[in-house]
Amino acid sequence: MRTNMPFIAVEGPIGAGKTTLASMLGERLRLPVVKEIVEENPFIDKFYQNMDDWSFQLEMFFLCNRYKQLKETVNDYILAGKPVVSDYHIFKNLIFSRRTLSGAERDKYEQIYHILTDDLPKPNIIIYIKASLETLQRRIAKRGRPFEQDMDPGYLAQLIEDYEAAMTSLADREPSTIIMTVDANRVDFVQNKNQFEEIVSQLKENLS
Ligand SMILES: Nc1ncnc2c1ncn2[C@@H]1O[C@H](COP(=O)(O)OP(=O)(O)O)[C@@H](O)[C@H]1O
Ligand SMILES: Nc1nc2c(ncn2[C@H]2C[C@H](O)[C@@H](COP(=O)(O)O)O2)c(=O)[nH]1
Repeated sequence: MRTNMPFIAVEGPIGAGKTTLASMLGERLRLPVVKEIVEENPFIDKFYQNMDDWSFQLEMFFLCNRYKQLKETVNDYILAGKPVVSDYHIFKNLIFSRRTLSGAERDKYEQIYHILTDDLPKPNIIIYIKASLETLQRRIAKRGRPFEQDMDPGYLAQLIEDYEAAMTSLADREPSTIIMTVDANRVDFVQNKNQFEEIVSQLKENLS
């Protein structure tokens, strides 16, 4: 289903600043913000301790929660004619699961993903925050979630590459989706007000 109602998703690898930027944009543009709830996820702690044993449960949990939240977002905002900003795009399920699942489990997961999400409207503007491994590690440390503190740098580095590839592929597949890229190593939307306002102006241009 396609929609013209602005549905903005902020995306990027772990710790890039998605929730921070989505919240700032919501406040600045007076838009409702949909945020993913992470701390209540019962599998995330176990997943970081043993990915082989817990990936399927974790990915399914993320998928079911995001599906429910996407349906609510579509009903409450998009179909009601209200623009909205979200701190994720549901396609991140495929980015992570292609890294954490394999074989028959991955095939089943992808089938369920498509059954649940193919007929739902998706974000039509994506703000993609890219950042180096060092920047992500610094921000993950600053945020201080205990279960993320021993994260394998190889996993994070791989996700950076996976995000790059996923964005390129999405741009090819969905040319009507606007992708705004913010390089977090050059743009500091928290400390530098002018740089934040540049993102706001660019977004407003894309909204008009
Ligand atoms: N531009 C920035 N400069 C410094 N710290 C930042 C910046 N953006 C985000 N942070 C901090 O980095 C951490 C991760 O940000 P967060 O928005 O939670 O990332 P994400 O939602 O992408 O995982 C938080 O502690 C946040 O305050
Ligand atoms: N394996 C997966 N992990 C995921 C997924 N979505 C988020 N996450 C992890 C990454 C972080 O530790 C935490 C919160 O993500 P942020 O990017 O908001 O910091 O949850 C997923 O789909 N699969």
